[in-house]
Amino acid sequence: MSHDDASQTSRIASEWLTLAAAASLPVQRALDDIAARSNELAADFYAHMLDDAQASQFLTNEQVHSKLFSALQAWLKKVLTPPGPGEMGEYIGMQKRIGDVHARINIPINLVASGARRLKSRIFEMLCAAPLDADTRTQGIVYASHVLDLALEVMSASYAQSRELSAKSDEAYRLHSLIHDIGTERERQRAALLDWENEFVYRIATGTGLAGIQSLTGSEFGRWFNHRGRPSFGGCEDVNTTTALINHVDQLLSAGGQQTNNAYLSEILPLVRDDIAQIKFLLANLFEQLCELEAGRDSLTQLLNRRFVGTILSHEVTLARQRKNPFVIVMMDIDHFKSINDSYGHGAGDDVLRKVASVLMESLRPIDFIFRYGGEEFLLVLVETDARLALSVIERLRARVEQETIVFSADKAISLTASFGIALYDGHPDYQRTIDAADTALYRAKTNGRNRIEIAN
Ligand SMILES: Nc1nc2c(ncn2[C@@H]2O[C@H](COP(=O)(O)OP(=O)(O)OP(=O)(O)O)[C@@H](O)[C@H]2O)c(=O)[nH]1
Repeated sequence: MSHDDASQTSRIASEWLTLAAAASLPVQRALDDIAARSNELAADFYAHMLDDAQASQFLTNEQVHSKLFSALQAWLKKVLTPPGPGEMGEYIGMQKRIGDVHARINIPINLVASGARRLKSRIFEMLCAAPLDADTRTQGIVYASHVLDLALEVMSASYAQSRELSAKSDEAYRLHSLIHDIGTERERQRAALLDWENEFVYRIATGTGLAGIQSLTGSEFGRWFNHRGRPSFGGCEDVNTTTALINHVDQLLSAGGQQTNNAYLSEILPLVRDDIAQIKFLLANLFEQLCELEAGRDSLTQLLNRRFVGTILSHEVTLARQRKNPFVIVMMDIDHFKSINDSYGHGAGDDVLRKVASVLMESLRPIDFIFRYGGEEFLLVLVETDARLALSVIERLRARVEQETIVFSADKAISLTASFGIALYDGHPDYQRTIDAADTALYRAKTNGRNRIEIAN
């Protein structure tokens, strides 16, 4: 969490607690009565949102209805009940999680605001109709209005953050093609930066001075960095620092541009060299990250990188919902992998991972997706596949892994098994639910003895 996020969260938490502390007993009772009618509020919310063509796309699914209906009631109960000081973390956490879910399912933020407005106006009506004195009613309305706004503020911040992250990932996926050959480009830019540095040092060493020297921004490297590097590397911290360092070098140069004064030049020489050394270091990091992104592949196994799970699954969810084509998520984990590392060394462990990756690539269809999800964990997306087909494909895969023996030398061979959890996409727009279901099934496969497949309920 960034410093800004943390301070925003603590501001909201303290506002919320101040409101809660000021809520009198009669106000709390009035809010309890409303919370007890959360069922009615949720029903009204649905009726209202289903009337909206844009909103109804997100709500018509049966899964959404049954899950969201109860989740909405639980949420209303929570926000209408004033929190105690120790509960604020849980209150805020709930709003953040909801914001993340909204981001994953790509629900437009205006729909969330519209739903909240509807809930608010129904709560106000209920409070107006309740047998309350004027003061309690007013305070109740003020309390409900403020807490709903606070909850929405936390949700929106999380939403924006999650959307920004996934947009960056999508963008990186698209833009890494801007640099066609990462290895060659890395060498070329390293050399261009070095050329500029050599020219700078040469001028100082020979007493030529800096008049007429190309600024670092205007140099071959600087121009490449601005036009190609920045969009390809994405808007990360390392890019901002590199930009600041380039500007700093140019400021030092322009201050001393006309000087042949040795004292000034020898003063800036170590500063510029220091900046350039930092730029080289950052550039190496940025290229390293780009290499990992290359074709979105994990460098050890050449499987898809985990960071693109969201990009791919959002797309598959849309396809599955449009065409009513199911897909299946499988979580696979190599059994007792730690003992392979411990007994034969990390290098042998890496060989096993590469072997398993090639078995996966041979066993699944080219349209399926295979991600390296964790150290020895893989996430498979079997597209246009129902539970029955998935079970037979994965049973074949399980048997194939079991037959694999990895021979290192005459007296060193490893036999392998893996465990699997299968979950059929259930139509809910949040793909994370299906990943979690497959993960739970995998956990069951592990506790039930390993080298087996479990299907999510
Ligand atoms: N060689 C190698 N090992 C890795 C890599 N990534 C993670 N690991 C190791 O994988 C091991 C995973 O161990 P555990 O999570 O205990 O799982 P396990 O031994 O497979 O046991 P179960 O999953 O319960 O059957 C850890 O020791 C990690 O250090 C990698 O890239 N290469």
